Amino acid sequence: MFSFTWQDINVTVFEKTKTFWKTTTRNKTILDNVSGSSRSNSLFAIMGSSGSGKTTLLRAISGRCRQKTGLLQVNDNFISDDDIRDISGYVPQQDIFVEHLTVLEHLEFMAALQRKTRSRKKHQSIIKQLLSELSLERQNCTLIKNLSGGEKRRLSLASELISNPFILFCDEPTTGLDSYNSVVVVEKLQTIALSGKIVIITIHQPSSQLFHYFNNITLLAEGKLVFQGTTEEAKSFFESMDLFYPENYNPADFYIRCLTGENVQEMCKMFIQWKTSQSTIYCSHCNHVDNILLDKQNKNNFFHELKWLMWRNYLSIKRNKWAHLGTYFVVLIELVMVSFFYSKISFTDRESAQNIEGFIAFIGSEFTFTNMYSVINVFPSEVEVFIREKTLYSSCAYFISKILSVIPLSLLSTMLYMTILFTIIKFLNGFYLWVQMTYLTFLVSMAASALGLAFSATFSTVDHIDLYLGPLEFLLLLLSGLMVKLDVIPVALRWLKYLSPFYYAFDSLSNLLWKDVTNIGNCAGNETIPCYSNGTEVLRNYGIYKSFNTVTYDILYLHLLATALCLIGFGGIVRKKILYNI
Ligand SMILES: Nc1ncnc2c1ncn2[C@@H]1O[C@H](COP(=O)(O)OP(=O)(O)OP(=O)(O)O)[C@@H](O)[C@H]1O
Repeated sequence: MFSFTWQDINVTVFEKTKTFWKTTTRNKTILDNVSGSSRSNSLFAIMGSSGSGKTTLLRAISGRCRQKTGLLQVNDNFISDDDIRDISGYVPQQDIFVEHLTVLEHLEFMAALQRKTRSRKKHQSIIKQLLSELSLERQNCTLIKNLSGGEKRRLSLASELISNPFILFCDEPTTGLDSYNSVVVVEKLQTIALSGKIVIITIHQPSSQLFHYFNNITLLAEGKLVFQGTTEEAKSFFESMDLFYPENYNPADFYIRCLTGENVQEMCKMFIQWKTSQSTIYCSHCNHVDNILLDKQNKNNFFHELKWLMWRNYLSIKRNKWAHLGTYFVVLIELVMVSFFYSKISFTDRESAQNIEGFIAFIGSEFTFTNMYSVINVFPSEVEVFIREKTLYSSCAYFISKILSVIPLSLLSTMLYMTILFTIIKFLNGFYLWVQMTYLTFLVSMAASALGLAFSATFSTVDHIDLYLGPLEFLLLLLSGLMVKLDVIPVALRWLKYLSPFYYAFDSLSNLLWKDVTNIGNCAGNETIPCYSNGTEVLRNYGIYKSFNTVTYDILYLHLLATALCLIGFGGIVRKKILYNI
């Protein structure tokens, strides 16, 4: 036996009203001194009309509401929000999943990160039992995106039950379910409660049939506590105010109807008087409680989390492959077509110098744009899942899993693109040059991906990312040395080029291709074409000749740039976690 008590829970939010010239802030009280308690083996329902504060109370007492004040207690011990999160499960009102997984895969992922045991066999037997108890066996191989609303609801419940928590909080577990499935779910919740747990749910308007499953109810109106006690006590409390529900009437409907109107304040006062006259309710210490030790959920190690997150990313990419490969495929076709324009160019032809620079500019910008834009939706598309699962794995494991998922596709596509270019274009030949160019363009791709990921992790929507990334990418392109010679930029701003993946692409590829060209051919003849006798002169003309170590420095700076951008992205993820620590 154990008890869970919440005392004087207040939730106040600041609401901002913005006019053109003024921002006014006002406090809005959502919960006003709500207290209550529950004991193991009980199914506890928080009821009230829409907007009465049920979800807010559930989030506050489950340690998921930053704005909460008040105390939480398990048995005689006060506990923090972190502690209550560690010993409980929370099923939110919305069903949030990575939708490209099957039911079984999703539950395997949850079991791997929530169960103490690492035995896959044990996980499978727990999953099998849960699927059968929640009537989901036939859907075990169905993709989550294809499940019905009710099936998703039951899957949300199964996801939390896997960890076998001491206390289970469920926000509107029967929403979207038909009457049969509502009974299935509530019966399951009752069974869990009777196995020595506390189950606390919010429910809007339970049918009479469901109402009789609840041992304890809390009635809220306008954020205030109007009643807490057993269903029999509720009847006697309302009757003490001459409020009798008609025969064959749903008690829940009756109570909620009574809670609307001006009589809420009055009822709250009546409840305080009534509860002092009752000795058996509203007391967490009246009956004996075992001094049990509530084990906290297992904290996984980083590599275990990373492995499972990578597994899920892999499945998600595999199932959604055309959306992921689409951009790369379009670029592939484009590269094949464009390569033919450059196929006849050679280093020994002075007319080709400009064309070769044009080719380098094309490659540099194509690789940068493709990789930058292919990742911008990575975090916005999953932000809700990340927030929902924020206690399941660390932000670091999550962020690194996303970076590692980008690398193989980026590397493979770079190798493929380079092979195509080397096959079609005459001036590109030799395996060593292929390796060098592949490595450089891969590094440029990774720096561009890191820039995309930094934006993706910092902003919440793709619209916001487009709004800020668009102007920045033009600035970075301007600093590449392609559009304007970098020596004409004010000295104080020249360092900005080191932030541009375009600059590294142009600088390193130009240096790589031209540095060993010693003889471009004879200058006699056409006077309109600039005369270069060797590669160094070409590089000088473009203002990018520095030394023979240029490529090595570019490689070093590209690593630093990619690392710095990843750190910014990681900061964005941590900020989201703090911001949504609700
Ligand atoms: N962050 C917030 N800022 C302003 N008002 C808020 C905020 N969060 C909740 N509210 C308000 O607090 C009240 C209670 O919200 P809550 O979601 O707890 O209601 P509820 O009883 O669960 O409603 P429902 O049954 O419709 O889900 C609502 O009026 C809601 O608009």
